[in-house]
Amino acid sequence: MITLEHVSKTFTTKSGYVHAVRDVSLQIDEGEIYGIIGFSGAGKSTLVRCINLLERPEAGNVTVDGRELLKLDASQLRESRKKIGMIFQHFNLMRLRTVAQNVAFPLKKSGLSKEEIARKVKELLELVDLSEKANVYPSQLSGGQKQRVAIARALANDPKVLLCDEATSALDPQTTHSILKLIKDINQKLNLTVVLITHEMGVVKEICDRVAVMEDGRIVEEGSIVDIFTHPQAKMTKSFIASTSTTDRIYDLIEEGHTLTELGEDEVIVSLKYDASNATQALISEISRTYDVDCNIIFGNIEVVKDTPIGTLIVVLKGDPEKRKAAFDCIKRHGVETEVIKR
Ligand SMILES: Nc1ncnc2c1ncn2[C@@H]1O[C@H](COP(=O)(O)OP(=O)(O)OP(=O)(O)O)[C@@H](O)[C@H]1O
Repeated sequence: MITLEHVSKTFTTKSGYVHAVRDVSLQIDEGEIYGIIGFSGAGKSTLVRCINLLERPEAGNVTVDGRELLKLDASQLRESRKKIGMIFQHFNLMRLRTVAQNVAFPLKKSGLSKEEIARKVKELLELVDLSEKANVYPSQLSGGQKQRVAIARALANDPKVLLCDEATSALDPQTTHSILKLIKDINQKLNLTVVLITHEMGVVKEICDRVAVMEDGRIVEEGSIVDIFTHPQAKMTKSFIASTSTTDRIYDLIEEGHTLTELGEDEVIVSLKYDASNATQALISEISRTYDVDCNIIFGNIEVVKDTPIGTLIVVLKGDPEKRKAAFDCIKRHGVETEVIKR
């Protein structure tokens, strides 16, 4: 649905050139929810704005729904843009217009009659669960309700793509969850392709099918959300994942010499990473029984990523070295990733 080929965008500022996006190529399939994550300044907003040419890249190709946008004239581009809705962190609603008028705004030149527009607005407000607020003004709404209005407005022209630029960054966690759920619902109901940029791994984890990690204008890693969580490669990705997990705290405790991490002669601290296919519960009792190795869990974290539980356990294994090795081999045979953290 969306193909970016070698897209670059540079800004000229008083202090010189800023290479906001550097040679980015991406393929986003129809109906998927694609996340782009990175710290502030990584180039996410610029990249997503290149998808609807709010920013015009100086190099590369942008193809959306089979049309090469950089080759279109102004009126063709206006038509193509109608099929690309966008929502923003600060909602960008018109404060002097009611909710219904905000949602109706993109339909002004659609050729629809007044009655058809009113029917469409009604349907859209039902979709975002805000029917009872049709005649109020944005200032009378909560942040989450404002974003619902913005979503309804973005959907007015029946777009095929919805671009979400930090759409939940101004919202509290509970409201974030309800907006993400709404985005997921409309993605499924309307087979909408969603591109979502964020600096929060929690957001990506909750709804994205695939994710690209961006740093300094480049994509440093890309893949399915479960792969990225289970086998992150880039340093940046690892640090994003660490931000949503508590198990990395073990390294601080080891450094601080916490009593929890003090080891006897026949003990080691090991991390065990697993997903639903190799859940560890039975495994831990099996290695204790079969290999006579004690397994003491000192930390645990289970993430649910796209409905797949992914867990990390930090355990102290106690037993003589030969038996520990046999237990280790057994754990690995079950597909659980192991790493000795302290010996
Ligand atoms: N219109 C502009 N003029 C000059 N520089 C710009 C412009 N827009 C973005 N930049 C610069 O491009 C780089 C990437 O910015 P961008 O907003 O795309 O990053 P981001 O990852 O979305 O960060 P944030 O979440 O803080 O917006 C930054 O160094 C930014 O200062």
